[in-house]
Amino acid sequence: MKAVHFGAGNIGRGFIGLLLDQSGYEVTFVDVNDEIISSINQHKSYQVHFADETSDAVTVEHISGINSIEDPKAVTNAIIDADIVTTAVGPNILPVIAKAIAKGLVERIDIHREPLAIIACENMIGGSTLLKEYVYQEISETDQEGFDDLFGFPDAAVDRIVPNQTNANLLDVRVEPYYEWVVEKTFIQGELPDIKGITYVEELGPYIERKLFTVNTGHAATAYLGSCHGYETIDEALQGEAVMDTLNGVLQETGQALIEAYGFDAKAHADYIQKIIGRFQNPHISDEVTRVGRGPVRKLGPKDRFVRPASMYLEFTSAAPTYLAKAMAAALRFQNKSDEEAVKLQRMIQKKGPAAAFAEVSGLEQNHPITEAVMLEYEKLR
Ligand SMILES: NC(=O)c1ccc[n+]([C@@H]2O[C@H](COP(=O)([O-])OP(=O)(O)OC[C@H]3O[C@@H](n4cnc5c(N)ncnc54)[C@H](O)[C@@H]3O)[C@@H](O)[C@H]2O)c1
Ligand SMILES: O=P(O)(O)OC[C@@H](O)[C@@H](O)[C@H](O)[C@H](O)CO
Repeated sequence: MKAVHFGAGNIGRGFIGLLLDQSGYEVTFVDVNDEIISSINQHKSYQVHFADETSDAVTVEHISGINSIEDPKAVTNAIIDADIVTTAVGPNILPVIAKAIAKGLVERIDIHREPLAIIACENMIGGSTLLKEYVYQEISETDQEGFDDLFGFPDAAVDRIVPNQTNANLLDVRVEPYYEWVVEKTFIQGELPDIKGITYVEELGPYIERKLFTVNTGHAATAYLGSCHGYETIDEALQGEAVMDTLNGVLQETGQALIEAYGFDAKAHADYIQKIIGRFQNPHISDEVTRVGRGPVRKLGPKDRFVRPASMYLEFTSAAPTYLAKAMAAALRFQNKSDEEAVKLQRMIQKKGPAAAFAEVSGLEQNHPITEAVMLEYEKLR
C-alpha cells in the first residue's frame, strides 16, 4: 500500500508518517524543503523518540521523498498510484498543494478508477473540506462530477504535541507519547483506510471543537501570556502563577461553551482539561512560545481557537468571556520578528489602532462585546 504525505515537518514525520508506516504503508513525503527531502532519500529511515522516561524509540522505514518544486511530475505519478493522501503543511499552504493534488487526481481518473481518501491533518475546522474546495477550483465542472464518486475529503482532528526539533540527526523527531487521530468517515468513498490509530466517527464536529478549543486554545493562551511575561517555553510559562491562573480560566470558559454545545459530561471534560494541562507541563518537552503562538492572525480568525469559543460562550451565558479576552489581548501584544503574521498584526495595530486591527482579523465589529472585552484587557497589559 502506498501513501503520499504532503509536509515532512514535525507532525508529518513525528505522527502521520509514523502511523502510516506502522500500518504497512510505503510513505512518499512531498515537501519543498530540499534538505529534508534529500535526507529522506539518502537515509530512507528515521527515528521517532518519545518524550517520557520509559518508551523506546521507533524506526520509521519504507519512506521516500519528492521535492515538489523540482519534480512536480513525480508528485502527479505518486498520486496516481496512491492508496491514501494526507497533508500536514499548515492551513495557509492548502491552496498551494491543491494545484498538485488536482493535477494528480485528473491524471489518475484517466488511468484507473480506484477511490481515494485525501485527509488534511491541520489544526482547523473543516480542513479537508476546504482543501477539496481549493482542489475543485483547479478543475473543470465536468471533472468535478467524476471526482465526487471516487475521491473523498474526510475532515480530521489530529492531536500530538511535536515541538521544533533540535536532534543531531535532521530527520529524527521527538514527540509526546500521547496521540489522537479522529477522521469523519461519512465522505470516504470505498473501504475505510486501515490505519492503526485512526478513530473513525460519523460526525467530527464535537471532536475537532473539543480538541481545538481545549488543547489549542489553552496552548495559544499559554504562549501569548507566557510571551508577555517574558517566558520562552510553554512549561516554563506554566510555572508562573499568573499564566496558570489565566489558562485555567480560559479552559473553564471554553469548557462551559463546549458542554453547552455538545452535552459533554462535566466531570469527564474537567478530567480532559487536567490531562491537557499535564501534557503542556511535560518536563521532557521544550516547546517554544514562538512555535505555539505562530500565526496570530490565523489564530484570531473567526472560526479559530479564540473567537469561535468566545462567541459560543457569549451566546450561552449572555456575557463576554473574561479569560479568553485576556488571552486574545495578549495575542495582540505578541511580538516575533521572524513570524510574518506577528509582524503584520503589529503593523496593523500601529496603523489602525488595536480595536480596528482586532475587528479586521476576528471578523467582529469594533463595538461587539467581545472586542470591547479584549480592548479592556489590552489596556491592562500595557
Ligand atoms: N506540531 C504539532 O504539535 C502539531 C500537532 C497537530 C497538528 N499540527 C498541524 O500540522 C500542520 C503542520 O505543522 P508542523 O508543526 O508539522 O509544521 P512544520 O513547519 O514542522 O511542517 C510543515 C511542513 O510543510 C512543508 N511545506 C511548506 N510548504 C509546502 C508545500 N508547498 N508543499 C509541501 N510541503 C510544504 C514545510 O517545508 C514543512 O516541512 C499544521 O497545520 C499544524 O497546525 C501540528
Ligand atoms: O499548529 P498550530 O500553529 O495551529 O498550533 C500550535 C500548537 O498549539 C499545535 O501545533 C499543538 O502542538 C498541536 O495541535 C497538539 O496537537
